[in-house]
Amino acid sequence: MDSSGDEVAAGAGAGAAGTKKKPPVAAKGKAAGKGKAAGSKASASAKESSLLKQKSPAEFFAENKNIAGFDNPGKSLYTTMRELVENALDSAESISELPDIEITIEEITKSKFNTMIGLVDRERVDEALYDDFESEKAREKRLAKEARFQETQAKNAALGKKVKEAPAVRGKGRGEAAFFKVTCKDNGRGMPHDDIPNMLGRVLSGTKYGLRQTRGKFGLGAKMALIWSKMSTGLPIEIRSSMKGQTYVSFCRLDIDIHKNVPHVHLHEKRENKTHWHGAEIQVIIEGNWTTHRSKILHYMRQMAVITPYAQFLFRFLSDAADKSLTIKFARRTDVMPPVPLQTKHHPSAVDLLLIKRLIAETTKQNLLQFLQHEFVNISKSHAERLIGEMGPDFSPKMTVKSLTSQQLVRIHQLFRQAKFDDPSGNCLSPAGEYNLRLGIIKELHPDMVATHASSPQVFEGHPFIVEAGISIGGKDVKQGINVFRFANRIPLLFEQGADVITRTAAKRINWNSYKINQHQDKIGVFVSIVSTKIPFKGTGKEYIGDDITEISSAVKSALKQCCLQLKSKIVKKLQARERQDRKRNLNRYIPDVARAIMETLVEVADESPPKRPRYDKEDEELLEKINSQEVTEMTFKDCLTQHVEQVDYEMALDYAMQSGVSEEPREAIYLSSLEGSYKFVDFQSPVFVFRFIP
Ligand SMILES: Nc1ncnc2c1ncn2[C@@H]1O[C@H](COP(=O)(O)OP(=O)(O)OP(=O)(O)O)[C@@H](O)[C@H]1O
Repeated sequence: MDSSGDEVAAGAGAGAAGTKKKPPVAAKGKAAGKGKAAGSKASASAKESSLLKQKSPAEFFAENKNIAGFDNPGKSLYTTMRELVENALDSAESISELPDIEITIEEITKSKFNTMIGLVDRERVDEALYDDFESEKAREKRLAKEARFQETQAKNAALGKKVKEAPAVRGKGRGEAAFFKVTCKDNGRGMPHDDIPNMLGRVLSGTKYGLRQTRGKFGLGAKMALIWSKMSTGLPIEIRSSMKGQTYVSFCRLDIDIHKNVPHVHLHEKRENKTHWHGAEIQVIIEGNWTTHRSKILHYMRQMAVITPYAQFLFRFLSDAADKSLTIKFARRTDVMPPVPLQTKHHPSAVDLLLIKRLIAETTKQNLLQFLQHEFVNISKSHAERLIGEMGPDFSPKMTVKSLTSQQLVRIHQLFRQAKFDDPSGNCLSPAGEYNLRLGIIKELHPDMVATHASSPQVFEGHPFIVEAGISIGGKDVKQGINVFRFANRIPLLFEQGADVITRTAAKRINWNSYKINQHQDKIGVFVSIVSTKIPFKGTGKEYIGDDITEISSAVKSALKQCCLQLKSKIVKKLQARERQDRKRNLNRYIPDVARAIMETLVEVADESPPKRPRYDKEDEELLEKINSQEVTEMTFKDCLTQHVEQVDYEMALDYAMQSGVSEEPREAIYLSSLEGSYKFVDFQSPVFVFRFIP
């Protein structure tokens, strides 16, 4: 394509020069020759820039891999791992199997990698050719600098001053590439033998395009891992897969023809399935950077375990350097999975003209009435009849839906936009559940207090969504201030935190002070999980949800406020209890001094003979006698005062309980969630706990 482009451009350039006026003879020569060459170059480049070219989706994403989360080798390692894990979870959940997932990242040294691709290692011959080459002069300069640094450090040490750490010697150059074999094995649905090449070797192909809550959506993730492997190592991807009850395991080794966006299959065969295994195992060898993205990868795994406590993960990092290797098992903490999300239909308010045309082309329904009634949610038969009546005399319930003209489609579309429809119910969604969220928060942060809240289903652009939130206070390893944990369709989101609707809402739209929470000093954990048939991610990398959808931001705010309200009443009670304790402690502290002072005064009065003042009454007389006879001592006063402080504390506590309403404290509202649907458990919910009863 490029060479033919050049030819066209060159021809056109020559032609253009030919039409120009001849330059004067004197001006002929070098300058004229140069001008002519520059002119034809400019014209060739103008022609080339207006040349029509096409790109395949695979080429587009290869050139713009950052929009899919493949910004650099480290991030690509992270994204590859997460795309495979999310596919594995989607797959196991789709057949209601408790997910059991093994992820292995194996570091491959350069020489191992070279052996793998049959490339013989070669020593450097011409050192100066390399980017990290250091000339003799530069080396001397560096060594002198290092010596000076050490001298200063020695002096500082002798003077007892703080000794700085030696600055890391950063080699010049881009450094060696590091390679990793990433393998993810699951116990999910597996893939049909014949579909494997297209599922994993054709960009924008997948089984998750429908209206259903899934982690995957774009039909891109696994293919991006393959494109990155093709770009960085040139190695193909390997897939093993078997579906339930299948007697064989499909094995497929393939790469992708980037220009045509088609799979290029190296080997595709059926192998024996001795263990009756079902699931998929995908292996890809890519360039990566473990050092820079280790903590993000481990964070991701930890948070995935939090939001998916019914899954078991075995994560392994293998390296030739034994101290770098690690194995972490995230054990399953509950056997109860949220219900499988259901496929739903489009909401009439959320369809565009193109979609209406597509639905008509795909529908099996014959007439307009059936089409409206069956291809959309929230249109009953009578509602459909009323809508058809409203469309005008050109429309009738019995008219063949496939015969609708373009104008008639526009009419339907206009009516859909203006008419009132009930909101979608959200029954098709599968939120993590307050129980799971609470379990996760407690496991992750070990907080002093926690509150959770689940919103009722809400809607944006015709898509139902549910927000679940949890706020914790205190805990170990939690830093002061707001610590945000974000989840969308049960995927942890770790990048682009600042622009995300959850972070922004927590930081800017909650008046923490009014709930007795100190935004800067308290250790606050903010957990928000959003599920929907469509998560409006910014970018195909699924890294954050923008702050521009009012319905979502106000639902997040309201869920967080509900949690704050629960926490406030707990915090107030805690503060009052602490105040009471402080008061009691203070009073008790003065008891010895007060007892001594009373005793001394009374001893003095008792010693007086004859008394200066007449004694008040018999009681006083008796007391003084008891003082004299040591029947009443300093100890007696101490005991009496201590008893009194106890009594007052008890009465005040009772008083407080009466004032704040006894009903508020020990009684908490508990209610049962609906028994409808396929739930195999019952959640008892209260503002302070969720108790799951599994019959
Ligand atoms: N582990 C797996 N088990 C079963 N099927 C899988 C597995 N991994 C991928 N697939 C199939 O391959 C398809 C393509 O996967 P890919 O990761 O490219 O896209 P996706 O998951 O559909 O969407 P997204 O790009 O948003 O992640 C999936 O839709 C699924 O049908």
